[in-house]
Amino acid sequence: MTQRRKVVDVVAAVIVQPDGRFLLARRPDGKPYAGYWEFPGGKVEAGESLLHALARELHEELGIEVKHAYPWLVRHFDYEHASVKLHFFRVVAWTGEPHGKEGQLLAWQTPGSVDVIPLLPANGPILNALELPAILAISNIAEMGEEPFMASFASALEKGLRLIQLREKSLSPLELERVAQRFVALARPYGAKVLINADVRLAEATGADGVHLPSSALMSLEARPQIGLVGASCHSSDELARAVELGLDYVLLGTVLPTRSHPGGPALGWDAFAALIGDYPLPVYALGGMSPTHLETAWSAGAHGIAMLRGAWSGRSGLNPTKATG
Ligand SMILES: Nc1nc2c([nH]c(=O)n2[C@@H]2O[C@H](COP(=O)(O)OP(=O)(O)OP(=O)(O)O)[C@@H](O)[C@H]2O)c(=O)[nH]1
Repeated sequence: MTQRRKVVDVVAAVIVQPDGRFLLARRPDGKPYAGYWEFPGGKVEAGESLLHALARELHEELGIEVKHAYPWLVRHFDYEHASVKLHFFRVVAWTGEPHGKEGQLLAWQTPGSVDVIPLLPANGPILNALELPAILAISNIAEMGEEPFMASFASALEKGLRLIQLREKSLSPLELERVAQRFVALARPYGAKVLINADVRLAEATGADGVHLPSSALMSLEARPQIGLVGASCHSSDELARAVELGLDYVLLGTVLPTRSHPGGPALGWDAFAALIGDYPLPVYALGGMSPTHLETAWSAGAHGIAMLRGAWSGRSGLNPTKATG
């Protein structure tokens, strides 16, 4: 009989600058995986809260005081020396200038172009998640009409939008292909990513960056589609678990708030949303009734960001450039 190993709780800090750069530290000599780069942090002590452990570790290791941190991803990993449960936080405000108080080297890194090696094995998916923007917009040609929509899309790209899902259920396959090509051509110069709803073949044919799976496809697929980015819509813990099994890159979870299309429909609310993703390893976008003003609340509930349909295109709210890419 195999014995279950004790799981060690660890807090890890993704200390992020407003421009998206984040801090990595090199593990000092004498520790397992010495010389590997990691997010600053360490083991939670007995009886200590996660936030307290985070503040203590960053004070001890870097000489900074945490002012504002959001809970983010939670990931289990089995090392030969320990089985760890890593609680990642995004630290967005602190006082003091981080410096290696234990002699460890530090390096500010840019999402998508990390230039230090080797990295702790558990952290690969975390670095991928950091490349995802905080805002995912969903197309709305159905209500706006193609040209007004494309004008809004162009303006949102100017303001910082970097991730969009093409989801137009009423277009014919031919129209959809033409529109998908327009999306990719418009997004490319900004380095923005285009996801195609459900249709892997269409995503490949148009050079889009990935697919977004409806929950029905999520539950019936045997394996992750072989294409860049893959995410899925989830409404329950079973669906969230399936997205992890398939090794997806992100999920949308909703409906969080009542929406215009389902005003009296069932909505999770923020507490149930936070409870569902409390121990979740993938980046989660809150969906349903979202506008940019909800970003802060979503982050506090453990989300990576928000996904918006109408909210992304209403001229008045607009997309905040600093937050859209953050
Ligand atoms: N700090 C940190 N630990 C990580 C990360 N990723 C990851 O797998 N870990 C693992 O989590 C555990 C953290 O332990 P640690 O040795 O840093 O803890 P600590 O600072 O309390 O040190 P100690 O051993 O002196 O008590 C290690 O097994 C480490 O490999 C990460 O990004 N940051």
